[in-house]
Amino acid sequence: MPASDIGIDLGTRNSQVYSTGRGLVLSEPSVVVYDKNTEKIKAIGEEARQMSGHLSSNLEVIRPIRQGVIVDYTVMEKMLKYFISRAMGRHAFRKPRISICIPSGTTEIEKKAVEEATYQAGAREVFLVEEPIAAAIGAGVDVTKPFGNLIVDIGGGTTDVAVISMAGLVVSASVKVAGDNFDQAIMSYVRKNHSLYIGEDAAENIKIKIGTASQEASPRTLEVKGRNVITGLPKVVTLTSEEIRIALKDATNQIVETVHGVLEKTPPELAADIVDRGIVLTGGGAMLHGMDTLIEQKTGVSTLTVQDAMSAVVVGTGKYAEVLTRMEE
Ligand SMILES: Nc1ncnc2c1ncn2[C@@H]1O[C@H](COP(=O)(O)OP(=O)(O)OP(=O)(O)O)[C@@H](O)[C@H]1O
Repeated sequence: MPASDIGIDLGTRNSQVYSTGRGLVLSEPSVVVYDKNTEKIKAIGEEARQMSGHLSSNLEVIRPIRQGVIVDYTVMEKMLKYFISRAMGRHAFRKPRISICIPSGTTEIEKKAVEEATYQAGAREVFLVEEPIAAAIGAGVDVTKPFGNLIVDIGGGTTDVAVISMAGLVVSASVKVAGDNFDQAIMSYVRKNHSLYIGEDAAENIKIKIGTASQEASPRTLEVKGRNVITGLPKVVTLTSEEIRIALKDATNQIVETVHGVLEKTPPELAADIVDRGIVLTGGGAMLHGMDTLIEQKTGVSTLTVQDAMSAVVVGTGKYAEVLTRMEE
């Protein structure tokens, strides 16, 4: 029985594991709870997220990846090994080939270390995959062909924009603006304009329910509860999707400018392919309503957010080894 290939997406917000034999086998927050007294990790992933709201003083919440950069390598390594062992489980008849999609800001030394940790966790072969290539494969693009494809992956902490042809990056750029910045922008907008203090979860909820990047014909509304910044008392306000569009404007414009910058540097033959094939959006942040419309309006190139945008990177990472083998044949 052939071993399945395993793909891992180590994300700022979420980490996911995909097996070519079994599909998406793990999707958990990239969070760890650390016990300062015993100097040991207490919980990882979903269990850690659930604990994080109610911790005693000896426990600390660690997010080892921030804005696409590994900030705590030791904890990241433990989290990675835990996710791999969970994903392989009892099904590990034969050591798998493991592909890992690493954050865009990873240094060469960190790449080597991630590779080493993956071998230690039981991989037969390890491939490090660049995020836009994984996103393109996951979006169903045949990256092995000599055509230009423009991929915009909007995650939690970073947006990666790249023109891909023959499984390589031709032009690329990364900006530290993505889904989590949208939440921050909403928090500061409601504080400034409604004197309302809300938490990150509430901001994310507003973004998902009525957030938009482009103007809507009939704006939606949402009642939001929080604390009055001035009096400290509970307060309720009704927000409109148009307000949220304005709140997100700086962040969404930075993403559009990054796409513009990449298009400007794209060789003309590949630019012509992109006009024909359109721009492809992936990543959880790309699920913001109207993001594809905004990019389409500002670039003049048809743009589409793929279905299952949030799992495109991990699915593409899982299929990477097979695509590479096919290319080499
Ligand atoms: N329906 C939705 N509408 C808007 N945003 C959403 C929606 N669902 C999830 N998101 C956002 O997607 C982001 C997480 O996306 P994703 O899991 O792709 O990021 P990540 O891989 O952890 O991050 P990165 O690629 O930056 O390392 C979060 O900011 C989350 O709020």
